Amino acid sequence: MNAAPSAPSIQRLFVAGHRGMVGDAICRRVAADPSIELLTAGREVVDLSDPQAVDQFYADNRPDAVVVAAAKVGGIFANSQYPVEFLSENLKIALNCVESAYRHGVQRLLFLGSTCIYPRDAPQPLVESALLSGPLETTNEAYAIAKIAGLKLCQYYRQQYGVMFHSAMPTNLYGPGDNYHPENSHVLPALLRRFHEAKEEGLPSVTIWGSGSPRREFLYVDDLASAAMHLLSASDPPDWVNVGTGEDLTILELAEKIAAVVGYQGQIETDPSKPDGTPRKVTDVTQLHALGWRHEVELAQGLQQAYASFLKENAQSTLRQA
Ligand SMILES: NC(=O)C1=CN([C@@H]2O[C@H](COP(=O)(O)OP(=O)(O)OC[C@H]3O[C@@H](n4cnc5c(N)ncnc54)[C@H](OP(=O)(O)O)[C@@H]3O)[C@@H](O)[C@H]2O)C=CC1
Ligand SMILES: C[C@H]1O[C@H](OP(=O)(O)OP(=O)(O)OC[C@H]2O[C@@H](n3cnc4c(=O)[nH]c(N)nc43)[C@H](O)[C@@H]2O)[C@@H](O)[C@@H](O)C1=O
Repeated sequence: MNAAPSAPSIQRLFVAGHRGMVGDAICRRVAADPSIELLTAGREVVDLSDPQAVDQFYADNRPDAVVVAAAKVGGIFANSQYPVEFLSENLKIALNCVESAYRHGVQRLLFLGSTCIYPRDAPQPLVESALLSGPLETTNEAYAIAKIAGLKLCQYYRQQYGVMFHSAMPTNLYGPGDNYHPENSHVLPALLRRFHEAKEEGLPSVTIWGSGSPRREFLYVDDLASAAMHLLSASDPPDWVNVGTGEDLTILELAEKIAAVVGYQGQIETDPSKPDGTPRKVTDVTQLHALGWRHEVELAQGLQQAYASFLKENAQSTLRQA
């Protein structure tokens, strides 16, 4: 498993969103391969929502491959609060990155979506063919619509113009460089921080949002980076493919594991006034495994590594402020 398939070689790879958790993990991985030249540009250099700026970047830098790992990203609260930005910014980023790639002769493009593209009540585990088979989960509908537009744009470019533009649908991710913001983050980094602070402050209990019963799947971000490079090398990848472990647990079970990793021994309480979101999200990874890739980092190990990263970033005061 995970040996790179025979594939067209990549020489100049543009990682859009290289300072994010995923983009940074991809850069760390690619840095070990001297045959690939990494191209990056922070938001202050190229605002990916600006079509002229993106086009100029492609014209000046001539990438032959692109990973679109830039997006407006957040957890259930941020997605519910800011649907305008989640739809509008993500549509613009997808459109600009993909259209300019075609205009400037990019050979290979991987667009990152998310498993929230699947209908809220789709049968579990989620198969790729469940796309557009039912209504979306309302808490992340805006984000999901932008991601569906992005993956469809790639599919249509491939179909109509014969370019190898395709997509990966990652499950919930975590790891170094995550967003630990108390409100805007995803559940795993939010709880790592909350349990850590509760331990430091000697608090008797920690409250998790919702009922604790929704089920989620978590993939360590370095595994996602490995899968992304694997897919970029595949000779005939599917238009979109799930990237996950195929294993899930309840949010309460996750909280208990995080408390153990952090060393917090107080009570865990739930707050049913907060939304649960999708009742269950676990990927069918049959297609991914058939492509020769499987995850390597199990949740127990990943949580230890993620907590170590959190402690380091916290000590260095590099935690994100938004
Ligand atoms: N995290 C997760 O659990 C999951 C993530 N994904 C997908 O993976 C990809 C990466 O996510 P992740 O790394 O977690 O997200 P992050 O928020 O960590 O990183 C996103 C990056 O995109 C950049 N960015 C956003 N908007 C712009 C813009 N207009 N111009 C330039 N850069 C921009 C951000 O820059 P800046 O630092 O300046 O804000 C940031 O570096 C996204 O497509 C996301 O949808 C999919 C499933 C789950
Ligand atoms: C990756 C995916 O992530 C988002 O979907 P989500 O999986 O629902 O996101 P989440 O990680 O924020 O929550 C997961 C579950 O966990 C519960 N929960 C408990 N306590 C906290 C808590 O403290 N913070 C958060 N955020 N959630 C909590 C929370 O109530 C929910 O039941 C999409 O919007 C979209 O961005 C997307 O694609």
